[in-house]
Amino acid sequence: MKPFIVAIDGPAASGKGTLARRVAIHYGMPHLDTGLTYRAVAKALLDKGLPLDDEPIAADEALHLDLRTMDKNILSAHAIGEAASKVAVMPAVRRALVEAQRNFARALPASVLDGRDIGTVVFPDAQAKLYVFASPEVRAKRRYDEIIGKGGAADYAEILADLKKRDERDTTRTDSPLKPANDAHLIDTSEMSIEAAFLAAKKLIDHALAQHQQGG
Ligand SMILES: Nc1ncnc2c1ncn2[C@@H]1O[C@H](COP(=O)(O)OP(=O)(O)OP(=O)(O)O)[C@@H](O)[C@H]1O
Ligand SMILES: Nc1ccn([C@@H]2O[C@H](COP(=O)(O)O)[C@@H](O)[C@H]2O)c(=O)n1
Repeated sequence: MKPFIVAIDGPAASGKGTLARRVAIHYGMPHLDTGLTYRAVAKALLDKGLPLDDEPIAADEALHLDLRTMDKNILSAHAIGEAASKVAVMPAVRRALVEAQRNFARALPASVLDGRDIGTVVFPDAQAKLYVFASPEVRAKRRYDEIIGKGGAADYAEILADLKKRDERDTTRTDSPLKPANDAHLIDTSEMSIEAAFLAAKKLIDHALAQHQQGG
């Protein structure tokens, strides 16, 4: 039987990672946060003092990435997210990381992947596709609260400006721009609790799983 894939895409701080983790726990499916793969490549380049825009050098890092070594706590730094979106515009980097992401999911009966291009490029035939979004202001406030909640320092206006810049880079790049797949279910979380977003996703995934189990 083909692997069952839940593809969750959306812009930065829309809540897709939170939703993906909740879905993964509920269904007992392994989860891959594909943003971490781009972040890991960016961090490796930064650590080595290498440029972020040299495609062969960045692709070499991507080809040697071991998904098991990615540490979310280290990679979640704001500056690494910015660097990741620069690295993510290069097709050779994307090719290497998409291959690693596909290998992760193909080795499993079912999994949840979240990112920017899962439903459009990585698994265009995923059985359940969700596109999670919220207004930039809501997303910036959530990120601000998250940083403050962890005891860090944050500037709301700066976060909002960076988020808009990242949206622009992610939606306008030539290779695999961020956009909902034509057959994705849209979930606007601007005024939705985490639990309500999960319940909306669960309804869609339950339906897709039932069809999958009937061989459809
Ligand atoms: N529906 C929601 N209502 C309120 N807060 C939410 C909701 N969903 C997520 N959050 C909070 O918003 C913040 C951003 O969520 P999350 O990290 O899941 O976003 P993301 O889309 O995965 O971001 P990134 O692309 O940067 O990894 C987190 O602090 C999370 O707890
Ligand atoms: N499938 C993906 C996932 C991520 N990116 C790029 O990485 C940046 C960081 O992602 P986060 O989800 O961890 O915030 C993001 O801004 C994208 O540029 C991607 O291209 N494709």
